[in-house]
Amino acid sequence: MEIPPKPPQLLLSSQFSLQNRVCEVTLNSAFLSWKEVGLRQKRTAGNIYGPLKAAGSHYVPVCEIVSVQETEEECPSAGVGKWQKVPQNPSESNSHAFTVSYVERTQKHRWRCSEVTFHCTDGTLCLQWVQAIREQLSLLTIRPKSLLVYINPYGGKHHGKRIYEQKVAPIFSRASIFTDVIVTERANHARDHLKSEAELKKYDGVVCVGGDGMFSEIIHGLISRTQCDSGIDQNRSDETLVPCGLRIGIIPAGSTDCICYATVGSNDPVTSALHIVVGDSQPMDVCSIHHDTTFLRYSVSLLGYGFYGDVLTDSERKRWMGPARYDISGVKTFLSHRYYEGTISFLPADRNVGTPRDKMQCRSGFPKIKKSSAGCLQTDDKQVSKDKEIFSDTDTKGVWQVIRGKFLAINAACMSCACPRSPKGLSPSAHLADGTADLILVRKCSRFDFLCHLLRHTNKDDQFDHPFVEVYRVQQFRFTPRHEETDSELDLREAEGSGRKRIFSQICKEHSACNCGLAQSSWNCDGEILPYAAIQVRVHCQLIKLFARGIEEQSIFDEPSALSAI
Ligand SMILES: Nc1ncnc2c1ncn2[C@@H]1O[C@H](COP(=O)(O)OP(=O)(O)OP(=O)(O)O)[C@@H](O)[C@H]1O
Repeated sequence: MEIPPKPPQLLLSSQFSLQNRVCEVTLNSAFLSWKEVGLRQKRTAGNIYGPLKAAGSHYVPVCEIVSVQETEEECPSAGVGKWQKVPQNPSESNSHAFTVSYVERTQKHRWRCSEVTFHCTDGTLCLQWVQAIREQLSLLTIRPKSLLVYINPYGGKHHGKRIYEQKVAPIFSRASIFTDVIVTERANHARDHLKSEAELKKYDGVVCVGGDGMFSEIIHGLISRTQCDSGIDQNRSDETLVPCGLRIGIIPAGSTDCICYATVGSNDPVTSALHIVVGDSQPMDVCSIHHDTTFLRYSVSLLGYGFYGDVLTDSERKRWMGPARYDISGVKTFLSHRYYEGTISFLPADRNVGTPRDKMQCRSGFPKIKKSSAGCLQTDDKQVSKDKEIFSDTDTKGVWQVIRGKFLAINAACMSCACPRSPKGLSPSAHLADGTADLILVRKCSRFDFLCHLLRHTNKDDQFDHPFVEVYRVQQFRFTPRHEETDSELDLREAEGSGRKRIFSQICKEHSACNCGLAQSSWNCDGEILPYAAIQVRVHCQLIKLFARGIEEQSIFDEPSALSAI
């Protein structure tokens, strides 16, 4: 039998004045709440504040209080050169007050830092409240106290420094968070500093002010440092990597801020700063990419060969055009309609983690999957037997599958890859932290069909519902472009086809102009080009953690009554 949770313990309850109205303010271990009880002007004998009124109630979870401080009240007679009405009785002046800063939800998953100031005539009572709230906040040990901040001053529209100073630093300071700030001086400055110099023990987290490229630098620095400190060789693709201890916060200040959008639900610096302050924690999977025994890169969002690789390669040549280059390169690549031959082999994920087409979107706290100390995944979902092992990071017992063919695009999405342009993303049901990636294979098809598929990234239709698109949820995969296939692979392939094809492919090894299996694309790895086409990819479950909570269900903040009911 389940024991019902204990009701939160009532800590304080007093009446204060709020904007000239009287409020009953209550603090328990879960909520600070206030409710208007009457108007000061309607005071009647025997009942200080007159008849009670059921007015709007406000509930702020204690874990969403940013700070509390005593507020200096201006002396009413301190105005210069103006007549001031001096109160007859000094106790009437409500000269004591304290202000609570807290998280308020606005539209589109945005948070803002709101304030409420409670006034009263009793200084000791105010102090008692301030101390009681501070005491509750001090119990929230998940909140960071000390952060290492890296700012890319050249990300996006070059506003990173200003965004941090004007919007973020004041919130950190209000929450009494200590910060060391480094404004980067070159590309890879943050990565190299994290890898070797940074005194990580001093901090509770790392903050990245920039775009996805800057975030990639930060994770490369932090993951490499963690593996190095643990004696793990990153060049070995079969190593089980050690999860990073420090959480990472993203303050969006780039031209592409997809990771922030997919983990917080908006690209708003204040929202991100507040998620850091309240100490949110969102685990995230990371893919390691190797070419034979050489480690290449880590990826957290999109790995794309073919279409997305070609768009990036072309857009890099057009950097001078600014963000418009992505559209121009996109159209150019679409019109060129190149396809690539190769072999994909993959280790499918366990069926318990769902499928790419199950329409189970990754939302805050869902799926409730956690990593056990043994390194395997567990779920809290009652539909799956308790503590049932889903699969382990090191599990390679599954059966590898092999697919050969001609592809316009091969994409692997470690998360939905939702962004403002594609609100549902490349793989709308991909999860942030389930130890899998969605492998999407777009086979050679007509331009029109491919256009239909691409357009579905921007609307609500199922982009996988085409005969030329296949999608698999995988733990690992390998890709070998046609021309790099070993003799045994070629023999296998040609055993399936005609002998004539083999001769043809040998001739074409020297023939770069035709598109007969030799054309080679590049992998776009979170916006960076990989130097090899033949790669092995492995998903490392929950290797990093962000100061985020995933995208909240809209209803949480659309219906304040839901909160009041708690
Ligand atoms: N001080 C610096 N000078 C030049 N480049 C830097 C500096 N600091 C970081 N970088 C590099 O700038 C690149 C882009 O940064 P960021 O992701 O913040 O902005 P962005 O505008 O979103 O980038 P992108 O052009 O990739 O869309 C990163 O790959 C990072 O390595």
